Amino acid sequence: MTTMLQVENLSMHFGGLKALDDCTLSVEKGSITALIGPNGSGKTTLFNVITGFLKPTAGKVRFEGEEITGLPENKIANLGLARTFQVSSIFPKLTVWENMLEAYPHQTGESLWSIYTRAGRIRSQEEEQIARAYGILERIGLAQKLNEQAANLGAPEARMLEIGRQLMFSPRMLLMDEPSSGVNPAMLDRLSNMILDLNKEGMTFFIIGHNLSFIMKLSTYMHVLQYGKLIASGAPQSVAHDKRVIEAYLGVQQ
Ligand SMILES: Nc1ncnc2c1ncn2[C@@H]1O[C@H](COP(=O)(O)OP(=O)(O)OP(=O)(O)O)[C@@H](O)[C@H]1O
Repeated sequence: MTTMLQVENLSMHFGGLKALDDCTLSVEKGSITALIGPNGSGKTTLFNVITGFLKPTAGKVRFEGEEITGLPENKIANLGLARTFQVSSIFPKLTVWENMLEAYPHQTGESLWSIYTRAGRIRSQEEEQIARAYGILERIGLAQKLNEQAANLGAPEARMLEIGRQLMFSPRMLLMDEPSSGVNPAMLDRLSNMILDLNKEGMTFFIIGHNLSFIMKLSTYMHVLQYGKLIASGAPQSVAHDKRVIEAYLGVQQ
């Protein structure tokens, strides 16, 4: 197995609060790895540090062997590490189609001249993006709603659009923060199947899951946080029987 994401001795303190406390864990290439833990255990904070939304107090993050600690979010996304949010980041006033194209990973710092001289190449890139956006909309079941304003979508459709926008980056790894929240049972099946299909096509997943039955079925490996510390890692079945994990979820003091 090859390690794709490596988190080394990561700590994130907010004043006196240790939201992450010396966490070391990894995500293997080709896996669907889950991140679980009681409320406030540091899951979203870990994603925020990995994806560059927060600079850690201490520790390192490596993606495909390269250190990415503290890099800007867009640079990390362009390296192939994308992320969906617990609260959707879609633009409610834009249409479904506009939301997809808005997610196109732009190159920054280019001069007008270099854009002008590469006009042909840019046009063909745009055509590629349009084809990709349409393919993704079919996959997430929104191809019939291209012109719908995102504000009019139901919660499950908005969740799918959020995921679709991140797929525009063609990530090799996708971090999903609670993808099943607000998703009805029919959409939950569609979501699971889509994750499994994308995984078969080579995409690695790191998923925060509150819905334990959903995440137990989907994941091939799990990490468990409590009070910012990693308390267990392993196959879903062994983690489910781990005494420390059961105690953490039942709120029993160790
Ligand atoms: N920007 C911040 N400033 C101060 N405290 C924060 C900040 N972000 C998170 N925290 C605190 O850090 C701790 C971990 O929060 P985090 O959101 O990472 O947990 P979580 O496991 O994702 O929780 P949930 O399951 O409820 O989403 C919490 O006590 C939270 O209040």
